[in-house]
Amino acid sequence: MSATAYPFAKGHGTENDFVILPDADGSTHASLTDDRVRALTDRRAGIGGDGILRVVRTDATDDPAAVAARGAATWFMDYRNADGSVAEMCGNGIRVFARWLVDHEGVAADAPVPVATRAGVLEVTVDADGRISAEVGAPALTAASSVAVDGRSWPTTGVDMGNPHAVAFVDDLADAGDLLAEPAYDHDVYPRGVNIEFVVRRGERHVAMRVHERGSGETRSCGTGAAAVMVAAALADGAVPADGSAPAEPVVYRVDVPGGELDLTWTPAGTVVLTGPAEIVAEGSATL
Ligand SMILES: N[C@@H](CCC[C@H](N)C(=O)O)C(=O)O
Repeated sequence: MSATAYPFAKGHGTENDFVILPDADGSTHASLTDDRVRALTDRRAGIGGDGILRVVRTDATDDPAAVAARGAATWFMDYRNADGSVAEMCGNGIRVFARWLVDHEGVAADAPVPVATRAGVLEVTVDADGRISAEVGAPALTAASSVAVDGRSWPTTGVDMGNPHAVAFVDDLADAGDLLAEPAYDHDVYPRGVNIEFVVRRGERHVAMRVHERGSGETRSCGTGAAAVMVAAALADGAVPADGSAPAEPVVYRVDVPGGELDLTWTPAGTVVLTGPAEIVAEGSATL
């Protein structure tokens, strides 16, 4: 562990919370070990968070996703789950990341901000009402499967949003139990692990969900998870083409999460846009 102090911030989007590590020139966290990620995200001995957002310029890291994005994006979101694992994308994280860029890195808020991620370059926009909208990419339907909790199982819709999701419709969100343990899933279908969403209907184009995130456990919100849920619900409702291709007109759903509410729009361009609040709540220095 390092004894040299380095800056950090804390932020969240609908209570999906992150430790932000500013590292513009890539010199402070060039080797961000799993141990340091776990120490920083620890809710008792550390700062606490569902994940880490390392803020680094694309020309200051040799991560292949950042290298590929040079020329298209200045900033790379180096995302880590709380257990230290690397994830392709984080929908709430990229919105908090953009909040940080606009508030602290001099990035203009009057135009979409391209952000490099391991799922490609995605645009983030600060809306007039202060919420932040992020492209979370085009969904890809994956194999149908099932998940189980405490001996009960449910069929799942597989949706890849850059990262893998399995969406289960349940009668009651309490059916998922305490979600302290990872639900059982088919490891042959999801060899890289999977984020698992449990969904109930609340009204027309309105659903509510809980999520067990790969690498973080149950969280209060998951932006890519909300997108996957919206895709599964829109397909089940016949609101979009059955093959999962883009709708002719924008299709909008509200997705309630334990930490708030998110709006999801599946656009005719094929991408899903995630809209909600994103805040920076603390800044300081750490030695973890
Ligand atoms: N909370 C995030 C997703 C973070 C990554 C996920 N746990 C994974 O491993 O794929 C979101 O808001 O999308």
